[in-house]
Amino acid sequence: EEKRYVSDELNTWVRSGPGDNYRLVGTINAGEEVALLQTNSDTSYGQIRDNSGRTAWIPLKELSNDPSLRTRVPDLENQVKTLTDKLNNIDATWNQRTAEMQKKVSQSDSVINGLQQENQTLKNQLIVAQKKVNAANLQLDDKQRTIIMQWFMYGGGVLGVGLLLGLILPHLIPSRRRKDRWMN
Ligand SMILES: Cc1cc(=O)oc2cc(OS(=O)(=O)O)ccc12
Repeated sequence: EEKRYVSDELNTWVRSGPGDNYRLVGTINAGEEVALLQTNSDTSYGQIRDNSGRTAWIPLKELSNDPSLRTRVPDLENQVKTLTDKLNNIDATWNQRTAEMQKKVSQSDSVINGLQQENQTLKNQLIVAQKKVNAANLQLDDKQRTIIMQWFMYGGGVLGVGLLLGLILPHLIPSRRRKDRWMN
């Protein structure tokens, strides 16, 4: 056998007055929009007006505050379609942005690696340069000490020669004038 489904195209009878005893004047389709004009609380009937402007009475339990699923489903289907489109769009955008970000990150990574290597190289060069400066300073100190020593010895030599000339030579070369002065 084949499967079939009971149609949800249901109809409701409408009557000429607010009660089960008033005559049936027609049928109205499930889901159709009507205006509720007044209600009879004794019989729980409501007076309605359809889109053609005709008025009749219907049991209040046949009326719903919400549109029927038959009219809501197309709206819901449209919403699902719109949301699906948006979601696909967002997904594509997301994938694109993620790819861009990954690309940028990898680019930054290589830049960072380059900078780190350069930094290490510069540090090594700095260490070498500092050692060279220290060695040069030490050599300079040594040279200065040597120069000072040389001047000191030179000065000592000058002093010695001066002493020789001043103290010893007068004794080796006697002068009469000096003796004359001594006697005076
Ligand atoms: C289907 C339907 C809906 C409604 O709200 O009022 C009616 C009133 C009718 O009687 S008439 O006004 O005498 O034609 C017949 C049919 C309807």
